[in-house]
Amino acid sequence: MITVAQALDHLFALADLLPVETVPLRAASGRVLAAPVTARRTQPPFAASSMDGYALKSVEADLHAQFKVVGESAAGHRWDGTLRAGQAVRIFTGAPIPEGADKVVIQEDVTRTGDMISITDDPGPKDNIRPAGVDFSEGTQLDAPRRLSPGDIALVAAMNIADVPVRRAPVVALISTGDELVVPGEEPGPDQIIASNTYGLAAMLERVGAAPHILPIARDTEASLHTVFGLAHSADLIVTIGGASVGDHDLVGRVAANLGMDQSFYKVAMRPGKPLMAGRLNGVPMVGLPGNPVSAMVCGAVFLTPMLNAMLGLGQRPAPRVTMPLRGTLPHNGPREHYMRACIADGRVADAGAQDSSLLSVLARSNALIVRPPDDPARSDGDMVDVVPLS
Ligand SMILES: Nc1nc2c(c(=O)[nH]1)N[C@H]1C(S)=C(S)[C@@H](COP(=O)(O)OP(=O)(O)OC[C@H]3O[C@@H](n4cnc5c(N)ncnc54)[C@H](O)[C@@H]3O)O[C@H]1N2
Ligand code: MOO
Repeated sequence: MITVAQALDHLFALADLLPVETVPLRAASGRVLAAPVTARRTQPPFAASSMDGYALKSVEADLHAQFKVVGESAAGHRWDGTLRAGQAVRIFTGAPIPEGADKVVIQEDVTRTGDMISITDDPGPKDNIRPAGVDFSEGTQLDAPRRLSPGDIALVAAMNIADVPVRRAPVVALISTGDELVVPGEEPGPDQIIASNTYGLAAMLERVGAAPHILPIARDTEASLHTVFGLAHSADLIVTIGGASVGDHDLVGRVAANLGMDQSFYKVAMRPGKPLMAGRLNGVPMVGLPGNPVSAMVCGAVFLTPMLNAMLGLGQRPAPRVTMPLRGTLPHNGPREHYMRACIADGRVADAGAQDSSLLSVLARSNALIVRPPDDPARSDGDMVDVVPLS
């Protein structure tokens, strides 16, 4: 059996870089910027007041000094004149600073009578002015690749960029397999359960900017699997769930082989997730996940997410890990790398309880996976362990 790291390398080799498309900014949140974008303007484009108050000359801004108010500068409506000695301009936040002024005294420090103001509180040394270009200048670049955050979207909007180049969202065909499965909301027969994996995986993959399509459930016949594979041919990635093990009804490997799959590997020394397979099916990368619900979700976090990030141009990196102290103890680990469902709280991580790979209730209350190397010795309270945070 290959290691998790070897399996990831095989998956990265299958991860074709997606083409670039241009989308309106409103559709760009969470998408991966494919090329740097360049600011089309300077922000702010003029020296602007950061407060409501009075613009005047700083050399005159003494306590009890008096000024004549000669005009008003509001956001969107500048005062066009040039300020002279003894003059002030009423000014509001965001408004252009008039020629001749180099300080804004906030209105709380001023008393006004008619057209006259006097400084009645120490205005302090701050000029309350945002210089032109203090945020960014025309020509400033936002680097790529990056997944566009809400803050990035606001910045790109301020740069007056209406459309951005992003990697096309990878279409992922999600195929559940098994006679025992029905979709949520359907009435299951006495021997049936609900197909949960496709739903959990779709939610996970959407978070990295993929476009998951849940295909009809394939039944445990070669004909049914053929039919559903046929629906997936235009996907960027085909993901099957279940039917990967050695049982008489585990047909995914056989049907994929009949359809000409070029297999990269089958079985990984990990727990859960051992019967993982991958390859290329008529040119399309395909990953066959184990059916146990937690196995499928752990493989989603450990393999599919890094693979999709690679397809989106974000580089070939495993799921990010941190090291932190263990709360409680852990027994000696077996020969497979173990991804234990776990909870991070108060800077420490504890296993989340029973580790059977069918237990979605345990997964749902976990926010991390403790990663145990093969044959890791028993661990004590306070030992440092590797952790993959789950978002
Ligand atoms: N003799 C052996 N038996 C098994 C081995 C083994 O090495 N030797 N490996 C075990 C491990 S580990 C796993 S993981 C499972 C993987 O089996 P399959 O990938 O063939 O999955 P299924 O048998 O189809 O299903 C397993 C389990 O998961 C449920 N399931 C399947 N699909 C879904 C879905 N979309 N949503 C929710 N639940 C699903 C299914 O009903 C089964 O209960 O094999 C072990 N056996
Ligand atoms: O690998 Mo199975 O995924 O241990 O439950």
